[in-house]
Amino acid sequence: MEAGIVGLPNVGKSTLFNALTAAGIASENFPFCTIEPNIGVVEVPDDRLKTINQYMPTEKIIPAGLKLVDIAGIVKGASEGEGLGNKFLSNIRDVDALIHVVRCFENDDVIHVEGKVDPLRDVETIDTELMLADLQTVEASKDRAAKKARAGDAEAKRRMAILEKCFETLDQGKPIRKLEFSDPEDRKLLSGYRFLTAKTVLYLANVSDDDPEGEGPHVKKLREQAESEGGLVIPVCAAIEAELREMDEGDRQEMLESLGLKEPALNVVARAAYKTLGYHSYFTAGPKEIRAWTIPIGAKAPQAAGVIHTDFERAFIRVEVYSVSDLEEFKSEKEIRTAGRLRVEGKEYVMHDGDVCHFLANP
Ligand SMILES: Nc1ncnc2c1ncn2[C@@H]1O[C@H](COP(=O)(O)OP(=O)(O)OP(=O)(O)O)[C@@H](O)[C@H]1O
Ligand SMILES: [Mg+2]
Repeated sequence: MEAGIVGLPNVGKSTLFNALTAAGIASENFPFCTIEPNIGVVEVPDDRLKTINQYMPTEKIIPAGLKLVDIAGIVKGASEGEGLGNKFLSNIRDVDALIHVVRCFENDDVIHVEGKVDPLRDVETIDTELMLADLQTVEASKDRAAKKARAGDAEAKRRMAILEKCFETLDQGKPIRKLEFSDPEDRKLLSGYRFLTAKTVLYLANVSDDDPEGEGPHVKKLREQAESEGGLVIPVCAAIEAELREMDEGDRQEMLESLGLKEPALNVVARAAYKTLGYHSYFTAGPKEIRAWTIPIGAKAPQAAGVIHTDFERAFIRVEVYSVSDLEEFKSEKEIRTAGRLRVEGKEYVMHDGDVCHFLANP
């Protein structure tokens, strides 16, 4: 699972990326500090891993990971090559979702490329650039599909129809994610284009350190707008998170308490990203490792096996499943089995969040 961080220059993307990933990359008070994309992995905190470990000693615990790509700031005209242009938009083509960092903190010392803090205008600027970039992709792809369609290619005709709908949607100033195709074949062709505005967006409101919960007017406006479209806004103070990251556990707890926060925003962000993106986890557990794996909600058992190893999907035979609460009740896998609570499921089994699994596959 991968998410790309987008936003205007100098809004706090790299600060946030650092706080989340502890990567220690450059974040400075000047626009376009970042040029080449930075890649890091955030561990998705999950208390159930510890619960499993209470009943099962193991050598290591491996949480699920969310891969983050921090790119250069996007400015008006980026899709036409302005700023650092189209090149870095291509750095986020392949991610599954976007984390859109929006500046909501007032601070005269930190340059705003448009001169003034205005979250709704900033969101619109970025959205417009992403839509324009997609429009270019649509036009180039339409030309290609048209040529093939004229040569009698049936799939190309289908592509033409999809691209036409994408064009209309973008032309009305709407993102491609608003488009719905009922036919799974259409959906598959559409997703192959990796359109930027087809990706799910999670908004991170970068707030000032005197308003860590984002109760000020900037966040309020952003939230109203995002929620009216089914989006989610999470307030984070990137500056605080960066400090928290540097501290040891004791100091961190003290600082969190003094700010009235329950946990670092990283935990909240990781969980929200999971949820907005439609993912959940299952576990594998044994004496070597206890590990969380990420799967799309609705994934069936073979697809889940395929996350461990691509060959497992094809070679899947069956899966033995129990839940973390079964483990809490019966204290060991052996007792779960004896009590007849270990379930054996086949190819059509739809995975549940928190399933603990043993996959059986053809060698
Ligand atoms: N919540 C905040 N409050 C105050 N200052 C902040 C906050 N978040 C970030 N900053 C400051 O804003 C400046 C820009 O941050 P950063 O380099 O992370 O931005 P960026 O979005 O990655 O920029 P670029 O697009 O140029 O790479 C830094 O000086 C950083 O310390
Ligand atoms: Mg940066």
